Amino acid sequence: MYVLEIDALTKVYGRATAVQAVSFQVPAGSVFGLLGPNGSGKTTTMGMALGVLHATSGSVRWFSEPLSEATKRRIGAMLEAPNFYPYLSAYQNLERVAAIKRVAKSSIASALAETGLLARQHDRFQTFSLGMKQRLAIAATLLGNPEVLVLDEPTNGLDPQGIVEVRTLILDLAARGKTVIISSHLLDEIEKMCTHLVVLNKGQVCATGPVESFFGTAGRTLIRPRPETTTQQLRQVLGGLPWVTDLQDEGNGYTSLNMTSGYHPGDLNMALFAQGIVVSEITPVRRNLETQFFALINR
Ligand SMILES: Nc1ncnc2c1ncn2[C@@H]1O[C@H](COP(=O)(O)OP(=O)(O)OP(=O)(O)O)[C@@H](O)[C@H]1O
Repeated sequence: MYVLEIDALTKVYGRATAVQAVSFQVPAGSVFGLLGPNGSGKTTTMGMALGVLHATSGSVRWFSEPLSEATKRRIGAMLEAPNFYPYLSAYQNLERVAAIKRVAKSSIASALAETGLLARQHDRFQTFSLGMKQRLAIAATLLGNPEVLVLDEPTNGLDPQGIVEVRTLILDLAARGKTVIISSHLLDEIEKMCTHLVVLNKGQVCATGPVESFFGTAGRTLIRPRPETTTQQLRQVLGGLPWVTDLQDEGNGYTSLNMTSGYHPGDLNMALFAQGIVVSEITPVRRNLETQFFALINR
């Protein structure tokens, strides 16, 4: 099931096309990342998805329906840092947000609990660390208990400690069943948090899918047979598999190789077993997302 389906979404500003025929789907329960360099169209895409920006063309469906007041209540969004009052407490600030969003005050306590701020709820906002301030911003999106959170650059501008706090919080929220959609130009953050992603560049989709699909067969695979098989025997069998290329002896009984797209470690295991070779280790060597990202956007 998809919580969000974006189809051929386009935004034209005068002569400039900010977003061009962007399509992707966000699976329910995923932590979905919109990844792209500055100006690639992440904020514009999110704005159109949330109905705060008018799309030039294309369609947006939330929970298999067009965006409506009813679907909006199921989404909590933070497109820019909220303006909290420094002299008011966390609780008082959320009271104001709850009034604007017209949600019951009763959801404030759970939003504070979910973001780990209950113990500090009566302290002034100005006494909070950067990470706590951002957690309060996320608490504001949780008011009304939405199923989906949309967070634009949630770790931007935070110190390392704040980044860890926010990342942990997002993973916690996902573990508790929320679908979280985040945008970021920080590859490392996307890699650490997301289960799925779309890579945008110059307003267009470069690639989309589960995070593993960005590494999977794109990286090399490391293989070590049981000691009774010699490296030579292994190479001979692997050499006969047309979808295995670029064999390299890595020493200590390890051989590395590439597999043609569509093949997985399980295929390798079966093919070797069929030839009487038992493998004690097959490890996909994940290509770092950064390498993959630059390969994609430079393509
Ligand atoms: N109101 C506007 N008028 C004209 N051009 C715009 C407007 N808003 C955005 N753009 C252009 O659209 C493109 C996409 O911008 P957008 O803010 O969506 O990118 P982004 O990926 O979110 O970048 P950032 O990480 O810097 O926020 C950019 O080239 C930007 O200059």
